[in-house]
Amino acid sequence: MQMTSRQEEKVQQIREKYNFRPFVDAPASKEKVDLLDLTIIDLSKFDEGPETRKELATTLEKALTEYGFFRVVNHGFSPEFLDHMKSVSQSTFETTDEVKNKFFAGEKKIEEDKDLELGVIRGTGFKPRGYWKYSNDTPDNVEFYNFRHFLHPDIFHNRIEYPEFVQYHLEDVRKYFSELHTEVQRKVLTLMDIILEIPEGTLYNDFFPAIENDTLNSGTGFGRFLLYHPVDQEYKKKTSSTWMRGHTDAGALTFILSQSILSLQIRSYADNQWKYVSHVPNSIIVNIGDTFKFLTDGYFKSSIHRVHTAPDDQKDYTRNTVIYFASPKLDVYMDSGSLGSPKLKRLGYKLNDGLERITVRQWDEAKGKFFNKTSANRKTNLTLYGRESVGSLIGENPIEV
Ligand SMILES: O=C(O)CCC(=O)C(=O)O
Ligand SMILES: [Fe+2]
Repeated sequence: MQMTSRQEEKVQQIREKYNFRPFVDAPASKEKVDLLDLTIIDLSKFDEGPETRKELATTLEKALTEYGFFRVVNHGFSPEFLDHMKSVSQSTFETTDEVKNKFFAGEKKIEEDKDLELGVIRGTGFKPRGYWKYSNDTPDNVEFYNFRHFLHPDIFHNRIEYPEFVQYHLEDVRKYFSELHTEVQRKVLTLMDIILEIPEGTLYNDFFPAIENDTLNSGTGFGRFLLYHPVDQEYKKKTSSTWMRGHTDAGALTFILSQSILSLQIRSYADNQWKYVSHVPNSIIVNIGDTFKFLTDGYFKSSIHRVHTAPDDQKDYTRNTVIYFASPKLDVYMDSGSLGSPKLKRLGYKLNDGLERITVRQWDEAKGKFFNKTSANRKTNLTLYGRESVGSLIGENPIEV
């Protein structure tokens, strides 16, 4: 939609008011650490034909079954647009505590959300800095803002109230998250179809379709802008340098904009060691969450990850990123029985005997109840419907910080 010059002028005014500026990446750290170079999936090859897709799928399969983490490049977003999104994310937080409290993510906003346990983790709005308490009663230093319903323009634009700066950038936000869902994710899911030996398009069309303004029959999920504030020595000591605690994601697939601060770590299944993820400018890191692990009955891994505070040579920078947490339709049963994959059958992956089948909605509600309300550190893994899950663990085995 073309803006009139009057609208453009208004956007300029709003940008000045919220200190809209180019996003500046921290220069690379010189710290010597063990870096994990994630498998790179070049999505520009996706349309080259079935043979090339098969090759991509073979590369992806290894990443999905070892770490559940990989990286996509040539995903279709220009570097300029990604920089713009980081600037939009940055200025979203340039507002008062009063506004952040007014648009608190813990409130239920609209009819479509009223039966869901959303809380600050998934509800539309802000999770304020310090909402969680880490070890030694230390307030956290990450704030975020969540978006929902970008696949449904009428709900997204007309039925949800937003802070002023966000309101003026909604169309960019909608474009980013909805294209991630319909373009980038669709390609990734198609490669997974190939891995699972089911017809190309099955996962996207049957589990994650985007049907405008029909929330129940569409894939679900939420987007998030994150801002991690610089921390001091005392904070690091008290929290064992934790910016975000170790956890697995509850959803199916998570898309994280790669950023330059040495901080995201994955706990390796091979040796239980935490490994730093490297940075590739303009790439998007993708990881598997609980839902896809369950859908494949454990063939795809959902790795525990956390965010370590910045190394000394990057300690004065804020850390910004943009994440999309994608989930299937709420009524999908989360086990391999839903997929009908000959591959999983052959390899012997199936729902554990004695476990009842559960839907995305059931899991979402059960996990949401635990992780949204409390800010206390959890000492043990959590078992819901007989399924083990990890969230918000700190300083305790098996998650050492
Ligand atoms: O900030 C990041 O890079 C990852 C954050 C994360 O794991 C999450 O929000 O679930
Ligand atoms: Fe995560």
